[in-house]
Amino acid sequence: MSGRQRELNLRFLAEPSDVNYGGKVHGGVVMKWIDQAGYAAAVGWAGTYSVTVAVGGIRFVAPIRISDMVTVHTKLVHTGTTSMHFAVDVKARDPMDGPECDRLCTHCVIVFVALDGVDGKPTPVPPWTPLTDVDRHLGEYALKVMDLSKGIEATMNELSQVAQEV
Ligand SMILES: CC(=O)SCCNC(=O)CCNC(=O)[C@H](O)C(C)(C)COP(=O)(O)OP(=O)(O)OC[C@H]1O[C@@H](n2cnc3c(N)ncnc32)[C@H](O)[C@@H]1OP(=O)(O)O
Repeated sequence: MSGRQRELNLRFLAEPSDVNYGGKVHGGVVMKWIDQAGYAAAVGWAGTYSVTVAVGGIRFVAPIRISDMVTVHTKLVHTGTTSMHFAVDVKARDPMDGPECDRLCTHCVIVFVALDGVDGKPTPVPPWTPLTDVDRHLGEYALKVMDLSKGIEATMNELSQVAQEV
C-alpha cells in the first residue's frame, strides 16, 4: 500500500557526534541524511522496498553547525519505469530563529529504484506527471544531471579498460 506523497521533510537537530575536525557537520553525514530522507520518500511513493541507484549534482553550499535545526526536503521530480528521481535541498538554521533564517546548505538529485522485494528485481512505480512549467523544468534538470553522471561512468569504464590493456 503506497502512502503516495510528492514532498517530504525530515527535520532534526545536528548532534555533536556529526561533527568534523573543523567543528562543522561531516559531508558524509549530510549524504547519509539525504539517503535516509530519499529512502523514506521513495518507499512512500512506490509502496515497495527501494534502493539508491545514483546521486548526482551534489553541492555543499554552506556548512551546518552542531545544534542547528536541519531540514532535508525531498521533492519527486521524475519517474521512469522503475526509477524515482528526487531533488533534495538540505537547509539549516539556529532553532531559536524562525524558518525565514533557513540557509541552503546542500542540494543534489538522488535516484531510487523500486524492487519487488528486499533481494528482488526492479518493479514499476506509480508515474508522476509534471503539471506546471516549473515541474517540467525540474524533471529535465534531474535527467540532465543523471545523463552527465552516466557519461562520467561510461568514460571511467573506457579508461579502466584502456588501463588494463597497457
Ligand atoms: C536502501 C539503500 O540505501 S540501498 C544501498 C545502496 N544501493 C544499493 O545497494 C543498490 C545496488 N544496485 C543494484 O542493486 C542495482 O544496480 C539496481 C537494482 C538498483 C538496478 O539494477 P539494474 O540491473 O541496473 O536494473 P535496470 O537496468 O533494470 O535499471 C533499473 C532502473 O535504474 C535506472 N538506472 C540504472 N543505472 C542508473 C544510473 N547510473 N543513474 C540513474 N538511473 C540509473 C535505470 O534507468 C532504470 O530506470 P527505469 O526503469 O525508470 O528506466
